[in-house]
Amino acid sequence: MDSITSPQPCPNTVSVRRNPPRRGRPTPMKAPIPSQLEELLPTTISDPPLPTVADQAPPSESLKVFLRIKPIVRTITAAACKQLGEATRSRAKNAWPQNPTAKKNSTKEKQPAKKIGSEICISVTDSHSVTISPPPSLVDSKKIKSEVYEGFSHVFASDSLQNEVYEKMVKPIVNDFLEGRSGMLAALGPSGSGKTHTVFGTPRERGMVPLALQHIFKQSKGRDCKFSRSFYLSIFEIYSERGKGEKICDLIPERVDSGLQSSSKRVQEVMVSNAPEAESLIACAMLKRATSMTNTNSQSSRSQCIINLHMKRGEVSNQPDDAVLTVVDLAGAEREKRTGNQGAKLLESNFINNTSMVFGLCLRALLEHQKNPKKPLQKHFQNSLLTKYLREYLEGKKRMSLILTVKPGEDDYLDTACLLRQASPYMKIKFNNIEDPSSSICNKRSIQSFSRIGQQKRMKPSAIDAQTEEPKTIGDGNLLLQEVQTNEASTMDKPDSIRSSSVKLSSNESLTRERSHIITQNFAKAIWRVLKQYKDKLVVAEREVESVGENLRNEMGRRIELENELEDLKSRCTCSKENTEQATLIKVEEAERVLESSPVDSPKSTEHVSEPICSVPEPKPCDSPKSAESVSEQICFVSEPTCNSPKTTGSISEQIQQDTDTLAQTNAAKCSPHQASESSSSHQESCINEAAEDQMPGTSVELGDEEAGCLDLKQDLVITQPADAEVEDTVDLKRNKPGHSMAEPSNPPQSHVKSRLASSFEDPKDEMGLDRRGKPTKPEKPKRRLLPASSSLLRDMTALAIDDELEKPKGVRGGKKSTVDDETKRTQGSISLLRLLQSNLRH
Ligand SMILES: Nc1ncnc2c1ncn2[C@@H]1O[C@H](COP(=O)(O)OP(=O)(O)OP(=O)(O)O)[C@@H](O)[C@H]1O
Repeated sequence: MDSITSPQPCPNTVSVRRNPPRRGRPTPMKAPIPSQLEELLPTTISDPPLPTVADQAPPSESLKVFLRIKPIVRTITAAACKQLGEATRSRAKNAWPQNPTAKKNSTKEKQPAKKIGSEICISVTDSHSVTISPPPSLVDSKKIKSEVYEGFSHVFASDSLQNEVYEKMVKPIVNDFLEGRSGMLAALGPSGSGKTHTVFGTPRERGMVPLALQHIFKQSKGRDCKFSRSFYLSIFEIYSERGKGEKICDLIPERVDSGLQSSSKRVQEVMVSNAPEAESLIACAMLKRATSMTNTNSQSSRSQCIINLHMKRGEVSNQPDDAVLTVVDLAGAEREKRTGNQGAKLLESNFINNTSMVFGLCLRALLEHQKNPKKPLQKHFQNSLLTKYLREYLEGKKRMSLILTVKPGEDDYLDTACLLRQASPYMKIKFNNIEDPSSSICNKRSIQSFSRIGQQKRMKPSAIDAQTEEPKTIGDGNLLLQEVQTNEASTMDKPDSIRSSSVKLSSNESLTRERSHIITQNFAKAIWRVLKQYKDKLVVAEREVESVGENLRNEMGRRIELENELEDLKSRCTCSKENTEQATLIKVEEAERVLESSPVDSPKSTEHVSEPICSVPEPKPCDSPKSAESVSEQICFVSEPTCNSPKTTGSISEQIQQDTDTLAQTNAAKCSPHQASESSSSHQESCINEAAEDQMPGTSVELGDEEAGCLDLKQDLVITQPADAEVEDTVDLKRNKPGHSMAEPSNPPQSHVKSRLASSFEDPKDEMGLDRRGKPTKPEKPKRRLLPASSSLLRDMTALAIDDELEKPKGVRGGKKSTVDDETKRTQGSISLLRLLQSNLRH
């Protein structure tokens, strides 16, 4: 036994300490001893021995990690057989509960016979540390060095017994459980390393569960009925059939007495009252557990087995209730090369390895989160059904202990080293938020309810399928499992509102949610106010746009009206111009015809009736014949034919008519009819010439001839008989007598008038820049416009100077003798009229 339990370290290896040993703080200075006590005490007080690393107990609030080394099977010699005897044979696989199939394979376990010493890869340094040494082959090839792992709660050597393990590892957990604190023990390790052996043991070497049951019922036996407690046992496994999802299987036989089980639960939770009864149930459950033979283990577990012992206290008791002791026997990690699994077994191996990996990831995430609280806790527990079930433990909210089982063989170096590297950091995990036993129930409920949300959202379909495929009852002892299954069912059956209403959040969570809700509400209100302000501004802007549009429409209407007025004015101007020109031409022609037809010596030819139409300066009342003459010579210019006033023009024309008649009678008495006729003709010519010169475009010029009766009284231009016949006029008139021998035509005044009119009146073609043939002509100088009567009078008044010059003696005017033509020009109507005016002024 000694040679087995204390293997010699491998030679030629270098030890590397991964976890340096914890040293106790130096003892502070000794306090002075009172003088009275010095006599009682020895003079020299030796310092208390420093606690060794082995004696140092790890912090109670840290995760307890134990290490157990499986005894190695060595060559059994005859001497050894004697020493080992029955004890060696009792370490066969599945010693407890006895598995008939294991007996067949037990002989195989004893067959390997190898050397001891060089084939051992792990050695116990002390009760809290071990040293692993690689095999020589790996040292030579990969230069791997020995490693020391420290800090274990306890290291159980290969010769350790089950009772020893229980006392140091499980008993503290059981004591806490009996005090109402839940706890868990999980066994980790490679396949065939002794997990199942440690947890369940054999009839001879009872494992942790039988020992715990024995301890629990022993403690509860002597209690008063007032403080009586009841225990409920449940066993189930999580497995994967051919790697297709995870399933939960209740391992409690269905034939159990119904009086002891809760029929309402899917996973049976059987009440147990004593240890043998509980052990019997466990033995039956182990027979039901999925196992298989591999190259590493004749009866390898293919599932994760969970055993729950739920303690319920009596109603009378005020002690905390509902503590749960959980023991987990994980399926061991496997290497394909070593197990030789293929097909369905290989798929099972993958599931097992995956679960072990997730379990380790959860613990590593918890450690990292505790090292750096700012780093959020990774939720690896969602990746497997086992970790979901053990979530509270994996998040550090409940106490748990780990038992690592390793094989010391040389061939197991890789598995052992891998496990130690992976699990040694777990020792640093702290349980900071352990719930108080008195409040364990409400906290557990709230946590379970809170975890329900994440489980509902993140539950794998495979897990849900597993539950639906295998409906089983869950006992009160399997609260977490019950939550998982009920949540899956509620996810499928209940709507979200019902599910959410059933969730009870913890106080912190509810406060956080309430705060976020208030913030969101205030933010929504602020956005609503901003949108409302924008809406008001939009309404105002729309109103402004409407008013501007209305103003624009009004302006457009006014513009259209103004354009219409402008077009009307243009059309009027054009029509009046054309009409005036046409009327002028017609009346000129008529005047010519009158001149041609009327006798020259007609005494009435001198009687010209003028009827100013508009803007006619009022003639002064004539008291004398001379004044009447001056009036009779007035020339009326009409600038705007449209401004006719019949009444005014009528009265004025009548007055002028009277004056003209009077003047004609006077002239008739003075002059002969012939002279008068000539004078009239010449005066007509002069007037026409004058009018033609002063005519404005669009003004009409008409000749008045009362005797002819063809002249309109309402004419624009009135030519009257000059009151005084001058000598020059007479001469001119004599020249124009019919039948008078002259070079000019017999009726020069007419032709002259005609020519002058033709030249003075604008031809429409000329206006358009065309000649009579329709060809474009050269631009001519603008015509003189016909000025109004006032303007003509002023001009005449200014012409008085000319008359003065005319009155001057001929010699004074430069000695030039004017020709007959010049005299004819000077005898134009304007000159004679001005002379009359001048004479009137002199009088
Ligand atoms: N400490 C021990 N003393 C004597 N025998 C042991 C010890 N540990 C394990 N064994 C024996 O080793 C064999 C394998 O052990 P066990 O089945 O417990 O390994 P395991 O880790 O559960 O493997 P798996 O994960 O494949 O189920 C068993 O026959 C068992 O009796």
